[in-house]
Amino acid sequence: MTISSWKPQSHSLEGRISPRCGLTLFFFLIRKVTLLVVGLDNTGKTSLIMEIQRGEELIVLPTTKPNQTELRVDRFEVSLVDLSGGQRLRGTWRNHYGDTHGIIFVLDSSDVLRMEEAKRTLSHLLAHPRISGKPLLLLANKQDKVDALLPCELIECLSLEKLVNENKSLCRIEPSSATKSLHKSQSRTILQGLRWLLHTIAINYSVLSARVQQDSPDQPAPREQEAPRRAARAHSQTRGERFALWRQVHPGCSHHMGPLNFT
Ligand SMILES: Nc1nc2c(ncn2[C@@H]2O[C@H](COP(=O)(O)OP(=O)(O)OP(=O)(O)O)[C@@H](O)[C@H]2O)c(=O)[nH]1
Ligand SMILES: [Mg+2]
Repeated sequence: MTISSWKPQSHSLEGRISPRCGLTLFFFLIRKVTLLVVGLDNTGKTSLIMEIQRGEELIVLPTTKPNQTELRVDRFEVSLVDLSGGQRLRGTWRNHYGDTHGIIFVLDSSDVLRMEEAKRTLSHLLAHPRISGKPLLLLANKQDKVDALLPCELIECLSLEKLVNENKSLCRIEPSSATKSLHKSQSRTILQGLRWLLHTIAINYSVLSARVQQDSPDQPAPREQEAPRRAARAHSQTRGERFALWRQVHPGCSHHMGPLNFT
């Protein structure tokens, strides 16, 4: 994204940018980002959001909406939308797809018996035209349990690489635990993951915001067949350009994935 094509999103600073200070303000403008927190029931979504709120490096803002948490993280104003994972309630997730810039998918790493269900749910989610191409943070939760699978084992279990490549979603997986006995370094991985997601969204902010505007809830849901076209639109920059930007925000990280074979 170039400065010239970028438009300020902050309500407070919009219209105040002059060419002389534009570059400076670029680094300070607040961007509004909505993130859906989804996953099967009982995986720890609500517990993780509570854990995130306890973090010292962010500010919790007042909110009026139920199941929604407002945070200030770096230069982002983040709305975390906590959706219940019960089978009957999963059908209502799609009402929120259009509003979101990215996804946090929470896994119970110790629940091996439900891994196939989690894989199906994630696959279905990523293939939705209003989600396809949006970045994904996977939290491999309940790492405090002795039988918890490691992130690298989950990548294999869920055929994650194939899944994110098919849907052109950038993805990162982080280990987490939402229990009180949590070690500080593990709490840091949650924030690290959140920061990766926000910075990945920032790289493609104008495209993602345009999608969010277009997919407002009163627009009719697009047909599933439109997914590839929308994903292609979300990736209007060349693969080489996106890869260069992508490498800038997470150098040397081993747990992130994205469309491979950038040329
Ligand atoms: N051991 C352990 N237990 C956890 C962890 N995170 C959550 N739990 C427990 O798992 C149970 C479910 O947690 P919730 O946060 O309610 O799960 P949820 O994903 O919000 O569930 P739904 O809202 O029903 O979709 C609770 O008993 C939590 O205490 C974790 O990291 N480790
Ligand atoms: Mg919950």
